[in-house]
Amino acid sequence: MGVESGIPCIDFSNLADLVEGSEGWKSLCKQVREACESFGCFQVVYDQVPVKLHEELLMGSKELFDLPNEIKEKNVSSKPYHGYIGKIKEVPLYESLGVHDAPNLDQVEAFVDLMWPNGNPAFCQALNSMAKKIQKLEGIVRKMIFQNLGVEDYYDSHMKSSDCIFRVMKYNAPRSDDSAVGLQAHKDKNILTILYQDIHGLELLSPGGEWFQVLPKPGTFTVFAGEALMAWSNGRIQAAKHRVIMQGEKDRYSYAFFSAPKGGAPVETPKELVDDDHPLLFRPFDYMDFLRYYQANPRLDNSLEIYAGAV
Ligand SMILES: O=C(O)CCC(=O)C(=O)O
Ligand SMILES: [Fe+2]
Repeated sequence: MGVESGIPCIDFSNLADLVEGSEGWKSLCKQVREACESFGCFQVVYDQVPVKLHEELLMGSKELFDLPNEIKEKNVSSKPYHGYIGKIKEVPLYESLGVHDAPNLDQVEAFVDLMWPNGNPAFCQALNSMAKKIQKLEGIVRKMIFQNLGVEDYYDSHMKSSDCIFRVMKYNAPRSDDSAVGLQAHKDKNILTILYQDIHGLELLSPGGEWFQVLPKPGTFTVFAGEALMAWSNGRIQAAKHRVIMQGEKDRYSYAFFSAPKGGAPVETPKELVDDDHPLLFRPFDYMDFLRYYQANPRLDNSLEIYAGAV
């Protein structure tokens, strides 16, 4: 079992008052980059999301997962890991539903209409509003990383060639004969993941090889760097391995915003990040193809290295 964490916690509370490029801004950029380089993960205190919105989304998520399976299974997608996921043999406690491009109200309405033919405006509003707010946070974190890596010129085009998916997740409390594993250890494949958990369960593998608990704190998100960002940054940013271990008798809910490269836009390391001291680690690759490869080989620990390793 993991122990109380030493994961960096970065305070964005006074971000709204900070001018980009000011000393305060630069100090946050440095903290973000250092956390991404050493842990591939950090917690961020972010007060731009009202507590009430978290509560509304969690309440709506409970209603959502209480819907009959045949309704939830209508959430299908041709893209890997985008639709309903549940009843998986290895992780029977886990269930999740994905909404592509959730900052776009039309997308959320289409999802809500599918789940609740008689409508659920409160959930629709909460999900869309949360997705927009986290999208903004994601953009800030990504900008800080790019600025600190000295490749800010790539920021606008990188954002434009990105996509996103919002996932709501439920983990049933294990019965006495169930395994406590909610989600197996994995690295996210995407660019950045910004996650909120209602109760504990999330654990992170530290650089020293120890599992740490990532404890939920009100108003605090957990940010993970994914393998697409790791590859793009030529290995400067780490993708953190994490898992969910259930404890106690409560069901657990979480939700996360995943930014990812658009299909067709290759993940390609900028030349500025390649030199004699940093030889190219990954050849350019298509993210959707990589995701399909991972889906076909989910237990491969080093799927990115095998799929796109440059040597
Ligand atoms: O539910 C959580 O806390 C973690 C979810 C996660 O790691 C994922 O969906 O990739
Ligand atoms: Fe994950």
